[in-house]
Amino acid sequence: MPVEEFVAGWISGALGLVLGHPFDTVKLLGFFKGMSFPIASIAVVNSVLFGVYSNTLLVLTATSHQERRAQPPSYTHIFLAGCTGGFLQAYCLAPFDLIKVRLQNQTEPRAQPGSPPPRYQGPVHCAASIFREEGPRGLFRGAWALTLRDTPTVGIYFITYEGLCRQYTPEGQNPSSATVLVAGGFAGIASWVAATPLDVIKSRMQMDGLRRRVYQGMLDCMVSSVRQEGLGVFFRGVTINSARAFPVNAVTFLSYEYLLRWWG
Ligand SMILES: C[N+](C)(C)CCCC[C@H](N)C(=O)O
Repeated sequence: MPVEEFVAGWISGALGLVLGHPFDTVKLLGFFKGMSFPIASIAVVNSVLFGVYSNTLLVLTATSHQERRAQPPSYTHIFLAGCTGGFLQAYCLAPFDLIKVRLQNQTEPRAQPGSPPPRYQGPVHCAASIFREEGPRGLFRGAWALTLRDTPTVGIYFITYEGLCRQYTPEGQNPSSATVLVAGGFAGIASWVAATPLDVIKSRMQMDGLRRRVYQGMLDCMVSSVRQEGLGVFFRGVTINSARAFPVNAVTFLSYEYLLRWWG
């Protein structure tokens, strides 16, 4: 199984994330909180995303990454490979994402001397506390919503990226860096716009269970959110998600493409 894609996904995900982190935290108030943990986790997750995508395409079309410029895969294959990558990455992402959401929502001002310590003191402590208080399955709270969010939207991600690259690249050539940046940026926006409704639900499910359980499940969470806040609730954070998605995914795709070209 070709592994370059996993390694390139690893590095490019980490680079993209550095750019996106401030945006990611703005929506949850608490700039630059906990940067090292997301870097480590996104590297793993992005490596699964790109590695599984590329290897699924290899299975479906019998072409390697290098051969795909000359023999471009069909959009159906791209979509299916993207969905497969999205499904598996969501599973790896679930516990990391849960910890990120819990830590970012911990917005109490810095502890004064003598005041009780924050509930979660850091990512490892947070993971251990969830494990203790909510059981091992607690670490996967919200995982279904996350999987539903990512399976189709990663398909959209790769379709948008490939479609835009093909549009602006003469046949058989590699896309230019400008094309890769723009196509990557718009791929990020398109997939995040589509992902936002389930992103809202996913985050609510992840925060649920912290104190008293509010929702019976994903559907209940959707219905009561819409009842209380109207349909607009599904677009909470869509602007900040898109503003973050452009630079993050422009850099992710640029570094991914260049690492693979550089390795031959
Ligand atoms: C599918 N969805 C849009 C949720 C994410 C696509 C992954 C892209 C990148 N890791 C990022 O964080 O933007």
